[in-house]
Amino acid sequence: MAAFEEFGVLPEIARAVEEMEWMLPTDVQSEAIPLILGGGDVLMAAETGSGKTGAFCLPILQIVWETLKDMETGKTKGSDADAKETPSLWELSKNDRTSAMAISSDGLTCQAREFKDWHGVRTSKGVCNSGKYYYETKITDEGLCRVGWSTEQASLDLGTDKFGFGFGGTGKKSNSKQFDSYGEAFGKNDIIGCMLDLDAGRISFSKNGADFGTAFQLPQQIQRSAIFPTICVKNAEINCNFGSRPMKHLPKGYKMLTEAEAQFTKANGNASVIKGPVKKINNAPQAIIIEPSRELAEQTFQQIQKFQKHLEKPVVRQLLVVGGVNIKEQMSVIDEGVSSYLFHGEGDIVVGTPGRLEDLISGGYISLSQCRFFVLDEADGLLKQGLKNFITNTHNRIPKFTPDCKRMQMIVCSATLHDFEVKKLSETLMHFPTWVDLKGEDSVPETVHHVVVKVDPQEDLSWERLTKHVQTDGVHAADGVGPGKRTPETLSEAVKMLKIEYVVRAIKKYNIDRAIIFCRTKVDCDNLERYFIALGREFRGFQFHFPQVQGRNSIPLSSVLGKEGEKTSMCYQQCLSFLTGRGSGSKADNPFSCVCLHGDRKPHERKNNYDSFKQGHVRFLICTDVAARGLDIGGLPFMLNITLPDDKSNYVHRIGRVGRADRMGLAISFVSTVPEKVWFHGEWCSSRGRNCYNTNLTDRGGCCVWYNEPQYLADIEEHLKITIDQVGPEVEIPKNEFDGKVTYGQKRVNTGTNYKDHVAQMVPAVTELSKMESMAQITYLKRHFKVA
Ligand SMILES: Nc1ncnc2c1ncn2[C@@H]1O[C@H](COP(=O)(O)OP(=O)(O)OP(=O)(O)O)[C@@H](O)[C@H]1O
Repeated sequence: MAAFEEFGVLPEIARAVEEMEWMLPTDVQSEAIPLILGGGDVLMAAETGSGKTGAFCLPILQIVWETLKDMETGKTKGSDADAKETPSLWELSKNDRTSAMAISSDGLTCQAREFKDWHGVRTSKGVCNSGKYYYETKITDEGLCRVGWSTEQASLDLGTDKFGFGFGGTGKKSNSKQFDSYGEAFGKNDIIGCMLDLDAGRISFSKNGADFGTAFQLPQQIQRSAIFPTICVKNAEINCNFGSRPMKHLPKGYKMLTEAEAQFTKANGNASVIKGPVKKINNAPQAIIIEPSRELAEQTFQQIQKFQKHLEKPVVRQLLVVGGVNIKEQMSVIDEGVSSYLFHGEGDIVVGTPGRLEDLISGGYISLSQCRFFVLDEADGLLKQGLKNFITNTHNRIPKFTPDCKRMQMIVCSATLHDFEVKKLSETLMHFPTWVDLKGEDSVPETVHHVVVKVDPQEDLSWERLTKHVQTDGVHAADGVGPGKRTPETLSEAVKMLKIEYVVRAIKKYNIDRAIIFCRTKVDCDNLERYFIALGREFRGFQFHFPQVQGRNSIPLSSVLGKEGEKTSMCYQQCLSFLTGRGSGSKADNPFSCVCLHGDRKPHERKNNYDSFKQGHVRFLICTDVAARGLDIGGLPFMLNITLPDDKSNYVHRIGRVGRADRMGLAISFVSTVPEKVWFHGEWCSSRGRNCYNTNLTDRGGCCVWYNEPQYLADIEEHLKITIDQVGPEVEIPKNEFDGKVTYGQKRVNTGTNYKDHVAQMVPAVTELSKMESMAQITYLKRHFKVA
């Protein structure tokens, strides 16, 4: 049996996983997969590269496939069909309820976790014509609630129209939106009795056995209708007893509802919306997975495709919904119900980015009526993008129970989930979620070696002698900065030049031939890309002309080649090969080959650039934080941070692009010792940075701020509760347990998720356990059977 099967994964999926050389589930997978298969809501907090994508995609694919299979064979029954099979049951209806009202499987407990709105539910049967009936409710939670009776026409916000009669926790009775004092207030642990006397046309309530007398005299017209127990709550939970358990305070002369004779009961018409087997709706996916970037959405989409390789019919259709792809094409796919057209047809599993998803949902092209998985990957990142309303609205639109009575499951994950906003969101939207939290706090994987290089333009004055350097962001264009000066603006400009010098130095020193480089802004990315292209051209013997570099227009070869002593370096050898006419500018022969990835690049360019880096055609991917989260570039050895991210959790994500799946990685951050004045285009900037030259500070109506990097570094260290190793301008990485013993980009010897290794590692412990077991048995036998 494949290791994944032991965690409940279908053999067909486990086989696909094994073919991907996943021999054992990672820790987060072994905890989360059974929980999701078991029907729970899960919050998954685990380090970067620990396999969270598989942890949610595997069980979701499995359940979706099983559900589709049941639908095909007609096994999936709607809730009314179930109710009809058990007509004797008195329970809260799973159909006649509002979206956020959750009902327990026995139909006796209801709960809604919304703070703002009331959510209600009626029973699946009611009483009519004659008799005196009673049911009890126990308030099991803090929060607001109203209990009582209503007809089928009544709003589930009990007591707000003429068909509903409620008694609320604040000690008010309500009907037709009229709230009058009645009885007394009640709350957690109180038992509220609800009496309906159809013979006298009267409703009354009791608290812990004390009868408050008539609350409502029913109008004739209501008295002739069937009347149903009805509950409505706001962030509260209530347990009901219709008579399946002994009553605590059954009043004299009243019957428990379970004793109502068949001729005086009536099925709830609202609960019979779905009859017979549940049918598949073409544009109603079973799962919605929201990703923060198009690249990550595509990656998750591709991973699910691999997992379903051996799944036979029914085909689980996936839909990738990202911006930049022609929306008309995407809509026609969803409408037509064609499979194996673009992206395998309309989706049973939809993976997408928020903007396009919202367009398709609100346009009615995607229906949420059969959705049973709502997944927020990189949830804290989504919230930081300001998507709280989109998330809450989408969640509210999904029925909390599927037509076949399965509870909608919500899964939330990230390497940095310990965030107040995430906790708040989970409390509001999730149903008793389980935390799969391996470390209890945000942390960096052991496979990531990360250091900081301090860049100090007051100590290192080499910037004054640089004749050629990277084009900087132009913030100081009017500040009169230059060699010999020590103004904050000059030092700021100096540090921007020095950082790039240090980056080139690090690349040469460690023969870095594959790295992701993070810049703070799109302008910084473009400038670095241009500089690297220039360096590459110099290697090939071209002179490159910068368009606007303060009158300087070429880069001397020596600034890239280094000194005599470095002639044996890879860069030098490669440079020679260019100069002798070999080489085409690809990764193999251009030590600075690079591509750029940021929000201003066109979707197809983003895709091509990312693919060409992933496939190893170029050495460097220069990007903004758009690529910080989730991207999985197999065996990436190095990551360079030109500037620390504004958001401290993105440090964890950026450096987490290396050291994934048990491979080692080195992350180097270049941190300025002096304040850097940088662009900061907020909502106030009409062009959001495009052709903006307003270099005033933000508090003076401009688009610049002074960036205090030492403070950002301190914040990151405090957040992670660590001190990050610091190195000097020579970028001499300290020799620690990693250095010399590992190769960045490779697995450490004798570690990793290797099944054979794992068995070998377990042998001594299992042998020891077996010995102890044998001793325990012998001791037991000796004691009880007097054996020799
Ligand atoms: N059980 C496994 N055995 C071996 N490799 C695995 C296993 N599970 C996942 N991987 C590999 O580990 C790498 C990281 O996985 P994944 O992208 O899911 O990480 P993550 O936890 O989502 O990271 P991040 O927080 O950066 O998004 C991938 O290359 C994946 O193929």
